[in-house]
Order: sequence, then C-alpha cells, then structure tokens
Amino acid sequence: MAFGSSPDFDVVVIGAGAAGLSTAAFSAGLGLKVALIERGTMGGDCLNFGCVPSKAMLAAAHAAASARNAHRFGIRLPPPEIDWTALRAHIGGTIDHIAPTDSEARFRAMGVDVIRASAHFAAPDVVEAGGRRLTFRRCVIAAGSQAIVPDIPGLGPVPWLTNETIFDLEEPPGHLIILGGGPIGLEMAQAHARLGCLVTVIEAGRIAGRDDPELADGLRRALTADGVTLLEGTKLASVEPDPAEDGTPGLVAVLADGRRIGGTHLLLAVGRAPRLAGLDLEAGQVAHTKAGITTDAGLRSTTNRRVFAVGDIADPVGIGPRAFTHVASQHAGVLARAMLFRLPAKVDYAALPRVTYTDPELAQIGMTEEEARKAGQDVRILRFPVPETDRAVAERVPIGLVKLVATKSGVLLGAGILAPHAGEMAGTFALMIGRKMKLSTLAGLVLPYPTLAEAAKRAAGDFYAPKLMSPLVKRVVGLLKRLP
Ligand SMILES: Cc1cc2nc3c(=O)[nH]c(=O)nc-3n(C[C@H](O)[C@H](O)[C@H](O)COP(=O)(O)OP(=O)(O)OC[C@H]3O[C@@H](n4cnc5c(N)ncnc54)[C@H](O)[C@@H]3O)c2cc1C
Ligand SMILES: NC(=O)c1ccc[n+]([C@@H]2O[C@H](COP(=O)([O-])OP(=O)(O)OC[C@H]3O[C@@H](n4cnc5c(N)ncnc54)[C@H](O)[C@@H]3O)[C@@H](O)[C@H]2O)c1
Repeated sequence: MAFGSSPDFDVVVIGAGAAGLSTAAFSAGLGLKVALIERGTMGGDCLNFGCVPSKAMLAAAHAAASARNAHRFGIRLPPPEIDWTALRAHIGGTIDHIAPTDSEARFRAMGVDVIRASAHFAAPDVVEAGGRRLTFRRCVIAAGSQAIVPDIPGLGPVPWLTNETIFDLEEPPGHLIILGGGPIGLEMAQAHARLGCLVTVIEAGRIAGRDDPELADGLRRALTADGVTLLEGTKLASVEPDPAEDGTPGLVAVLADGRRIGGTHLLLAVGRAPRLAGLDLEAGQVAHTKAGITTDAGLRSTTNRRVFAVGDIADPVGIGPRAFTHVASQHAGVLARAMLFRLPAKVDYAALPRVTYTDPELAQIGMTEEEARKAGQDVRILRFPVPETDRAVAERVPIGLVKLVATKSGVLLGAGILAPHAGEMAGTFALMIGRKMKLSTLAGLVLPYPTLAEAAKRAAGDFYAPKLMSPLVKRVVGLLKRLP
C-alpha cells in the first residue's frame, strides 16, 4: 500500500464458514468496509459437510432405531425400510433450509463485498483473490480445517471417503469401515448402523479418547448394541483394493495383527488439519505451525499485528485449537471486542461444552476428571446413573451417567453427561462453570419431575449428604427438636 493512502477494506475475511460469516456480519453491522472471500461453498464445513448433514442423518437413524425399539413399549411395527433417496433428500433439504442465512445474497445485502475465489497473502497488508489485490487494515483468517488423510500403505488406489464426500453416496454402504473413533467416526458409525449398514470402527487408542473413560464405556455399550463393531487399540497396517465381481469398488483393511476386514467403503475420520496450504502465510508474515495460525489469547497473529485468526484454523498460544462451531462463534465475539473495540478480550475454554450427538449423547462441559487432576486440582467426583431416574425408567433408557468434577469446596469444574439429549442439559453446566458456581446451586434447584436432568441434581446432592448426616448435624437437630 502506498504511503498515506487508505486501505481498500477495513476488514478482509478469508473463509465463509461459521467463523468467517460471524466476523463479516458483525464487522459490516458496525459500518466497516468488509470483503469476504470464499473459494468453495458459502457456509463452510458446518453447513455443507459437517454439523448439519451429520445431525440430519443422525435424526433419520434415530427415527429408524425408535421404530425398531417400539416393541419395548407394546407397539409392534414392521422392520423399517430405509429409502436412501428420500433420506438424501431430507439431508439436502435440511442444508437448503439453513443455506439462505449463510448465502452470498444475504451478505451482499449487508454491504459485504463477497468474492468467490481462493485468497492468498501477497504482502503483510495485501491479500489477492480472483485477480483482485485487496489492501486491508485488518485481515481475519477463517479458512477452517479439513480431514487428515493419513499415510497408509495402499490408500492411493482404494476409494476413500471423508466428511466432504460421505453424504454424497448414492447407495448406502454395504459395509462401512471407519478409521478413527472420535466424534466424526462415532456419529457416522451409529448413523450408518441404524440405517442398516454394517459398520466397523478401527481406532488406534480408545473410542471417544478425549472424553471421560466411564462415559466412553457407556457409549461403547450403546454402539455395540446398535451392531457397530469397535476395534480399539488396533492399528491399520495397510489397505488393499478389493472390487466386487460386478466391479463395484471395495477394500480389505489389513490390521497390524494380520486380521483382514473386507468392506465396501472406507471413511477417514482421524482428525482435522488446518487449511494453511495456498494462503502464502510467509508473504503475509503470519506465523503458523501444523496446528494452525499462532495467535495470542485475543486471536491476533503473534507476528503480523494486522492479522487475526478465528475458528478451526486458530491456534491461540497455550490453549490450542478447538474445532467446534460454537467456538467459531465465541471467537467472533472475542474478535469484535479485541479487534474493533480494542478491549482486552481473551479466549477462555474453561466452561466450553462439547457434545457427540450419538444416542445417548455424550456431553462434556469444562474439565474431565483427568484434565482437572492434570491441572493440579484436588477434586471431588460425584456420579449418578441416569437409568435410576424415574424418567429413564419410563422411557426405558438403559445406559447413562452424570459425572461431576468439583473442587473440595464444591465449585463445579466439569460435568460429563451420557444421556439421551445430554446436549440440551449442557447450558446449565456451562453457566455454572463459567460463573464458578458451587454444587449447592444445583442441589438446591427445583427441577421439573420427571426429567433426566434430575440425575445431575442427585449427583450434586451427594456432595452435601455426608455433611448433612454428620454427628454434628444430628446433634443440632436433636437439640432443635426440643424447642417448642
Ligand atoms: C462431520 C462433522 C461434524 C461436525 N459436527 C459438529 C457439531 O455437531 N457441532 C459443532 O460444534 N461442530 C461440529 N463440527 C465442527 C465444525 O464443523 C467446525 O468447527 C466449523 O465448521 C469450523 O468453522 P470455520 O469457519 O472455522 O471453518 P470452515 O467451516 O471449514 O470454513 C472455512 C471456509 O474457508 C474456505 N477457505 C479455505 N481456504 C480458503 C482460501 N485460501 N481462500 C478462500 N476461502 C478459503 C473454505 O472453503 C471454507 O468454506 C463438525 C465437523 C465435521 C467435519
Ligand atoms: N458433535 C461435534 O461437536 C463434532 C462432531 C464431529 C466433529 N467435531 C469436531 O471435529 C473434530 C475432528 O473429529 P474427528 O473425529 O475426525 O477427530 P478426533 O481427533 O476427535 O478423533 C480422531 C480419532 O482417530 C484416532 N486415530 C488417529 N489416527 C488413527 C489411525 N491411523 N488409525 C486409527 N485411529 C486413528 C485417534 O486416536 C482419535 O480417537 C473433533 O475433535 C471436533 O472438534 C465435532
């Protein structure tokens, strides 16, 4: 940019996914001149290849499971028939319904200059896209992440799927082999199993490895009951193409112990890598590692003060990346305060919720027991089995657990919930942990009866039960009862 001249844009945003769209919307709303650059589909991963299609598919899968399980309630139904074409129309229709919110037309109407092209840095204050050279006051990198493609011998000729292609299958997979038992692998495993496919998950460690092992154990039982084969602590040595006689592609997964598993499709779900390639971050003098763009806790690049990063691609120093849509929104909020209002805003994940949308759902808010202990906390653990609530009995919920992690003085640090619709309970815990509330708040809450959430109240109540039943309290009650 020539000395003294003003830049073309106040804010240039690279990527129109959850993080970039929120950033562009608030910046334009505050009257700034904004360019939003997207090389793919408006809405990014969440709308097109992530949260939305996966939850739409899971909804269909859960409906099929409900039909299969109706006999438990005295309702006899024929086995459900899966109409794959109609199912795909449901998934596509869900995306189409939400798409206008993320559309180019909506953002143009806000006054945003939407550029449909690939963006890269040409200088620390210049981005190029679609043959245009854009100078900026601030650039926000919101280019997201993509599925990691591991280096597995034989993978080249085997047709593999990622989250970007699995929702496009015109026929249901006969036998879906899933590599990786994290949220993507597990959600897709249950969805496909309940939709009538054979499913095998190959996981190098244990499934739901970031979650509490007790909660993961319940999920393991639920998935196994759905017919998912879980191979944990198992390394994949290689894959071989194995087309069927009619020429339809197939594969054999060869495990490190020599076992051979034949399947029709392979889904790679072994984690995400930031989309750094092509951004020419060197030209922009933007520091990065393979985890993402290195920022301070206010999401500002540590090497180019004009540049910020948000969403999956952001790697705030000491906190690390988190790949969730609600984190993308949180980042946009931090950015609004830090970048535009120059307030000392920082990313804070202390009360962060995350949910794996299987049935039962696995929700974790704040710290797991292991994380709290690693952080040096002297913790109290409280549990209550969800199936012991009256609501669970009525609804025949066989598996579930609430596990609370608190300080010795009763301040809630973390909550893990394995229960149907556990995600719907997460807000209460995010509020409690965020506000550093004590378990007494939860134990004293009047909850509607009968609800699964009562399990959490019962777990919190256990913190106080020994104190209530102590000899001292008994003596006080004994003295008080003598009063007229
Ligand atoms: C299968 C699956 C299920 C998920 N389910 C959930 C869920 O239930 N809940 C949840 O909270 N999260 C979920 N996630 C995670 C969530 O989708 C991501 O955290 C979220 O999409 C991140 O948003 P983002 O804006 O950072 O990136 P993205 O959505 O990836 O958007 C980045 C955009 O930048 C564009 N781009 C990249 N490079 C350039 C460039 N050089 N020039 C121009 N444009 C560029 C890309 O085309 C893309 O559109 C799921 C993810 C997957 C894969
Ligand atoms: N419901 C949700 O909120 C939701 C759903 C899907 C994805 N996401 C986001 O996307 C992220 C990525 O999800 P993901 O499931 O791909 O990744 P992940 O990193 O969470 O899990 C990947 C799993 O693959 C295993 N793995 C890695 N390499 C392997 C190999 N060679 N062989 C066998 N197993 C291997 C790991 O041990 C791990 O358990 C999540 O962490 C989350 O942030 C969120």
